[in-house]
Amino acid sequence: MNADRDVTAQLNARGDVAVVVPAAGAGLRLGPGAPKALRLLEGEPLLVHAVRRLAAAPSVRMIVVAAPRADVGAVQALLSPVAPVTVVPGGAERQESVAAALAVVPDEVPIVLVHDAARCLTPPSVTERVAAAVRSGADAVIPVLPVVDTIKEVSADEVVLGTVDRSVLRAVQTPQGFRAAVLRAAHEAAADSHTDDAGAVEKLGIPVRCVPGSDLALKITRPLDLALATHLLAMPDPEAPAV
Ligand SMILES: Nc1ccn([C@@H]2O[C@H](COP(=O)(O)OP(=O)(O)OP(=O)(O)O)[C@@H](O)[C@H]2O)c(=O)n1
Ligand SMILES: C[C@](O)(CO)[C@H](O)COP(=O)(O)O
Repeated sequence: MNADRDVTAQLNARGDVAVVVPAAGAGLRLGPGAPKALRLLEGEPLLVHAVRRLAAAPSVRMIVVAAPRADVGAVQALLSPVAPVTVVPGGAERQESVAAALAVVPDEVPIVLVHDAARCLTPPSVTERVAAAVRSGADAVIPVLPVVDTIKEVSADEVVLGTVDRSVLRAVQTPQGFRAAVLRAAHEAAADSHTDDAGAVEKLGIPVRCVPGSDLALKITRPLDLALATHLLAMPDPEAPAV
Protein backbone atom coordinates (compact mmCIF):
# COMPACT_ATOMS: atom_id res chain seq x y z
CA MET A 1 0.00 0.00 0.00
CA ASN A 2 1.24 3.49 -0.84
CA ALA A 3 2.56 5.23 2.32
CA ASP A 4 1.01 8.65 1.48
CA ARG A 5 -2.42 7.13 1.00
CA ASP A 6 -2.07 4.79 3.95
CA VAL A 7 -1.21 7.59 6.38
CA THR A 8 -4.87 8.54 6.40
CA ALA A 9 -5.84 5.13 7.79
CA GLN A 10 -7.35 5.67 11.21
CA LEU A 11 -7.78 3.26 14.08
CA ASN A 12 -10.07 5.41 16.17
CA ALA A 13 -11.13 8.66 14.57
CA ARG A 14 -11.73 10.18 18.01
CA GLY A 15 -8.28 9.21 19.29
CA ASP A 16 -5.75 12.02 19.65
CA VAL A 17 -2.56 9.94 19.62
CA ALA A 18 -0.17 8.84 16.88
CA VAL A 19 2.25 6.08 17.87
CA VAL A 20 5.63 5.92 16.17
CA VAL A 21 7.12 2.42 16.40
CA PRO A 22 10.85 2.04 15.77
CA ALA A 23 11.17 -1.55 14.53
CA ALA A 24 14.18 -1.37 12.21
CA GLY A 25 16.87 -2.70 14.54
CA ALA A 26 18.92 -5.77 13.76
CA GLY A 27 18.66 -7.33 17.21
CA LEU A 28 22.36 -8.18 17.40
CA ARG A 29 22.19 -8.93 21.13
CA LEU A 30 19.47 -11.50 20.47
CA GLY A 31 21.90 -13.47 18.30
CA PRO A 32 21.87 -14.41 14.60
CA GLY A 33 18.54 -14.38 12.79
CA ALA A 34 15.96 -12.10 11.24
CA PRO A 35 15.64 -8.43 12.31
CA LYS A 36 14.42 -8.48 15.92
CA ALA A 37 10.92 -7.12 15.28
CA LEU A 38 10.30 -10.02 12.89
CA ARG A 39 11.49 -12.78 15.24
CA LEU A 40 8.76 -15.06 16.52
CA LEU A 41 7.22 -15.18 19.97
CA GLU A 42 4.78 -18.11 20.18
CA GLY A 43 4.50 -18.17 16.40
CA GLU A 44 3.95 -14.45 15.79
CA PRO A 45 6.50 -11.70 15.10
CA LEU A 46 7.29 -9.38 18.02
CA LEU A 47 6.01 -6.49 15.90
CA VAL A 48 2.58 -8.13 15.56
CA HIS A 49 2.33 -8.51 19.34
CA ALA A 50 3.36 -4.87 19.79
CA VAL A 51 0.96 -3.41 17.19
CA ARG A 52 -1.97 -5.50 18.44
CA ARG A 53 -1.55 -4.05 21.96
CA LEU A 54 -1.16 -0.49 20.67
CA ALA A 55 -4.27 -0.81 18.51
CA ALA A 56 -6.22 -1.94 21.59
CA ALA A 57 -5.58 1.40 23.34
CA PRO A 58 -8.65 3.65 22.76
CA SER A 59 -6.55 6.83 22.48
CA VAL A 60 -4.60 5.60 19.45
CA ARG A 61 -5.67 7.20 16.17
CA MET A 62 -2.76 6.04 14.00
CA ILE A 63 0.35 3.87 14.09
CA VAL A 64 3.48 4.45 12.01
CA VAL A 65 6.10 1.68 11.95
CA ALA A 66 9.73 2.21 10.92
CA ALA A 67 10.75 -1.17 9.48
CA PRO A 68 14.06 -2.49 8.14
CA ARG A 69 14.41 -0.96 4.66
CA ALA A 70 14.44 -4.36 2.91
CA ASP A 71 11.30 -5.50 4.72
CA VAL A 72 8.90 -2.54 4.30
CA GLY A 73 6.56 -4.40 1.91
CA ALA A 74 6.58 -7.58 3.96
CA VAL A 75 5.88 -5.67 7.19
CA GLN A 76 2.98 -3.81 5.58
CA ALA A 77 1.47 -7.15 4.48
CA LEU A 78 2.12 -8.68 7.89
CA LEU A 79 0.43 -5.88 9.81
CA SER A 80 -2.53 -5.15 7.52
CA PRO A 81 -4.70 -7.89 9.10
CA VAL A 82 -3.75 -6.69 12.60
CA ALA A 83 -4.43 -2.93 12.40
CA PRO A 84 -4.30 -0.08 9.88
CA VAL A 85 -0.66 1.05 9.92
CA THR A 86 1.72 3.13 7.85
CA VAL A 87 5.12 1.56 7.26
CA VAL A 88 8.23 3.60 6.40
CA PRO A 89 11.88 2.59 6.00
CA GLY A 90 13.88 3.00 9.22
CA GLY A 91 17.44 4.27 9.56
CA ALA A 92 20.80 3.04 10.80
CA GLU A 93 20.20 4.32 14.35
CA ARG A 94 17.05 4.20 16.47
CA GLN A 95 16.67 7.97 16.46
CA GLU A 96 16.80 8.02 12.64
CA SER A 97 14.03 5.42 12.55
CA VAL A 98 11.94 7.53 14.94
CA ALA A 99 12.55 10.66 12.83
CA ALA A 100 11.52 8.85 9.63
CA ALA A 101 8.24 7.72 11.17
CA LEU A 102 7.58 11.07 12.86
CA ALA A 103 7.93 12.78 9.46
CA VAL A 104 4.68 11.21 8.22
CA VAL A 105 2.58 12.01 11.30
CA PRO A 106 0.12 14.76 10.28
CA ASP A 107 0.51 18.09 12.12
CA GLU A 108 -3.06 17.97 13.41
CA VAL A 109 -2.38 14.97 15.68
CA PRO A 110 -1.63 16.62 19.05
CA ILE A 111 0.08 13.77 20.93
CA VAL A 112 2.83 11.45 19.70
CA LEU A 113 4.02 8.35 21.52
CA VAL A 114 7.26 6.55 20.63
CA HIS A 115 7.18 2.82 21.37
CA ASP A 116 9.85 0.18 20.80
CA ALA A 117 8.65 -2.85 18.85
CA ALA A 118 11.00 -4.74 21.17
CA ARG A 119 8.70 -3.92 24.15
CA CYS A 120 6.06 -6.01 22.46
CA LEU A 121 4.08 -7.09 25.55
CA THR A 122 3.42 -3.57 26.86
CA PRO A 123 -0.23 -3.53 27.98
CA PRO A 124 -2.67 -0.96 26.53
CA SER A 125 -3.10 0.40 30.07
CA VAL A 126 0.45 1.80 29.98
CA THR A 127 -0.18 3.44 26.60
CA GLU A 128 -3.35 5.00 28.00
CA ARG A 129 -1.58 6.22 31.16
CA VAL A 130 1.19 7.92 29.17
CA ALA A 131 -1.28 9.50 26.74
CA ALA A 132 -3.48 10.73 29.62
CA ALA A 133 -0.52 12.42 31.32
CA VAL A 134 0.35 14.32 28.12
CA ARG A 135 -3.31 15.19 27.60
CA SER A 136 -3.48 16.65 31.09
CA GLY A 137 -0.64 19.05 30.40
CA ALA A 138 2.79 17.38 30.49
CA ASP A 139 5.07 18.10 27.53
CA ALA A 140 6.88 14.78 27.88
CA VAL A 141 6.04 11.60 29.80
CA ILE A 142 7.96 8.36 30.37
CA PRO A 143 6.89 5.08 32.00
CA VAL A 144 9.41 3.96 34.61
CA LEU A 145 10.13 1.24 37.15
CA PRO A 146 12.21 1.42 40.31
CA VAL A 147 15.73 -0.02 40.05
CA VAL A 148 15.87 -3.34 41.90
CA ASP A 149 19.62 -4.06 41.92
CA THR A 150 22.37 -2.30 43.86
CA ILE A 151 24.14 -0.03 41.33
CA LYS A 152 27.90 0.60 41.41
CA GLU A 153 29.85 3.23 39.55
CA VAL A 154 33.09 1.67 38.23
CA SER A 155 36.34 2.81 36.63
CA ALA A 156 37.44 1.86 33.10
CA ASP A 157 39.31 -1.12 34.59
CA GLU A 158 36.24 -2.34 36.52
CA VAL A 159 37.20 -1.17 39.99
CA VAL A 160 34.30 0.12 42.09
CA LEU A 161 34.30 3.90 42.58
CA GLY A 162 31.16 3.99 44.71
CA THR A 163 27.57 2.90 45.27
CA VAL A 164 24.87 4.97 43.63
CA ASP A 165 21.74 5.97 45.60
CA ARG A 166 19.21 3.86 43.72
CA SER A 167 16.23 5.54 45.36
CA VAL A 168 16.63 8.40 42.87
CA LEU A 169 17.09 6.13 39.84
CA ARG A 170 14.43 4.78 37.48
CA ALA A 171 14.56 2.22 34.68
CA VAL A 172 12.92 3.78 31.64
CA GLN A 173 10.49 2.05 29.29
CA THR A 174 8.32 2.95 26.32
CA PRO A 175 5.87 4.20 25.11
CA GLN A 176 7.22 7.67 25.81
CA GLY A 177 4.67 10.39 25.14
CA PHE A 178 5.06 13.95 23.93
CA ARG A 179 3.17 16.98 22.84
CA ALA A 180 3.80 16.56 19.12
CA ALA A 181 5.48 19.96 18.68
CA VAL A 182 7.86 19.22 21.56
CA LEU A 183 8.99 15.90 20.06
CA ARG A 184 9.49 17.49 16.65
CA ALA A 185 11.53 20.35 18.15
CA ALA A 186 13.65 17.91 20.16
CA HIS A 187 14.43 15.78 17.12
CA GLU A 188 15.27 18.82 15.01
CA ALA A 189 17.60 20.17 17.73
CA ALA A 190 19.29 16.83 18.53
CA ALA A 191 22.93 17.34 17.62
CA ASP A 192 24.19 14.09 19.12
CA SER A 193 22.74 10.67 19.66
CA HIS A 194 20.27 9.85 22.41
CA THR A 195 19.15 6.40 23.59
CA ASP A 196 15.59 7.51 24.21
CA ASP A 197 13.44 10.35 22.91
CA ALA A 198 12.95 11.90 26.32
CA GLY A 199 16.73 12.40 26.36
CA ALA A 200 16.44 14.77 23.40
CA VAL A 201 13.62 16.67 25.15
CA GLU A 202 15.70 16.96 28.36
CA LYS A 203 18.42 18.68 26.33
CA LEU A 204 15.94 21.44 25.47
CA GLY A 205 15.46 22.01 29.22
CA ILE A 206 11.85 20.79 29.08
CA PRO A 207 10.66 18.78 32.13
CA VAL A 208 9.92 15.10 31.59
CA ARG A 209 7.28 13.56 33.89
CA CYS A 210 7.41 9.93 35.09
CA VAL A 211 4.41 7.59 35.37
CA PRO A 212 4.42 3.95 36.49
CA GLY A 213 5.61 1.45 33.87
CA SER A 214 4.95 -2.29 33.81
CA ASP A 215 6.95 -5.49 34.20
CA LEU A 216 5.20 -6.62 31.02
CA ALA A 217 6.85 -3.76 29.12
CA LEU A 218 10.29 -5.38 29.29
CA LYS A 219 12.51 -4.83 26.26
CA ILE A 220 13.37 -8.05 24.46
CA THR A 221 17.09 -7.63 24.08
CA ARG A 222 18.83 -10.95 24.90
CA PRO A 223 17.77 -14.60 24.39
CA LEU A 224 16.72 -14.79 28.06
CA ASP A 225 14.21 -11.99 27.49
CA LEU A 226 12.59 -13.97 24.69
CA ALA A 227 12.27 -17.01 26.96
CA LEU A 228 10.77 -14.83 29.69
CA ALA A 229 8.33 -13.22 27.25
CA THR A 230 7.07 -16.67 26.22
CA HIS A 231 5.86 -17.14 29.80
CA LEU A 232 4.62 -13.55 30.22
CA LEU A 233 2.46 -13.86 27.10
CA ALA A 234 0.00 -15.97 29.07
CA MET A 235 -0.31 -13.33 31.82
CA PRO A 236 -3.33 -11.01 31.74
CA ASP A 237 -2.81 -7.26 31.95
CA PRO A 238 -3.06 -6.75 35.73
CA GLU A 239 -4.64 -3.34 35.10
CA ALA A 240 -7.28 -4.49 32.61
CA PRO A 241 -10.82 -3.71 33.84
CA ALA A 242 -12.58 -6.78 35.26
CA VAL A 243 -15.37 -8.15 33.01
N1 LIG B 1 18.37 1.45 13.59
C1 LIG B 1 17.43 1.12 14.48
C2 LIG B 1 17.79 0.54 15.72
C3 LIG B 1 16.77 0.18 16.61
N2 LIG B 1 15.49 0.39 16.25
C4 LIG B 1 14.41 -0.04 17.14
O1 LIG B 1 14.54 0.56 18.42
C5 LIG B 1 13.99 -0.29 19.41
C6 LIG B 1 14.95 -0.41 20.60
O2 LIG B 1 16.18 -0.89 20.12
P1 LIG B 1 16.90 -2.18 20.67
O3 LIG B 1 15.97 -3.00 21.46
O4 LIG B 1 18.19 -1.77 21.24
O5 LIG B 1 17.04 -3.01 19.30
P2 LIG B 1 18.26 -3.27 18.35
O6 LIG B 1 18.99 -2.03 18.00
O7 LIG B 1 17.67 -4.04 17.21
O8 LIG B 1 19.15 -4.23 19.27
P3 LIG B 1 20.70 -4.55 19.18
O9 LIG B 1 21.41 -3.36 19.73
O10 LIG B 1 20.85 -5.79 20.01
O11 LIG B 1 21.04 -4.79 17.72
C7 LIG B 1 13.71 -1.65 18.75
O12 LIG B 1 12.31 -1.82 18.58
C8 LIG B 1 14.43 -1.54 17.43
O13 LIG B 1 13.82 -2.26 16.36
C9 LIG B 1 15.16 0.98 15.04
O14 LIG B 1 14.00 1.18 14.73
N3 LIG B 1 16.16 1.35 14.17
C1 LIG C 1 14.14 3.72 24.50
C2 LIG C 1 14.54 2.63 25.44
O1 LIG C 1 13.65 1.54 25.31
C3 LIG C 1 14.39 3.16 26.88
O2 LIG C 1 14.80 2.20 27.79
C4 LIG C 1 15.93 2.12 25.19
O3 LIG C 1 16.86 3.09 25.52
C5 LIG C 1 16.13 1.64 23.75
O4 LIG C 1 17.13 0.66 23.66
P1 LIG C 1 18.66 0.93 23.36
O5 LIG C 1 19.34 -0.37 23.65
O6 LIG C 1 19.12 2.03 24.29
O7 LIG C 1 18.67 1.31 21.91
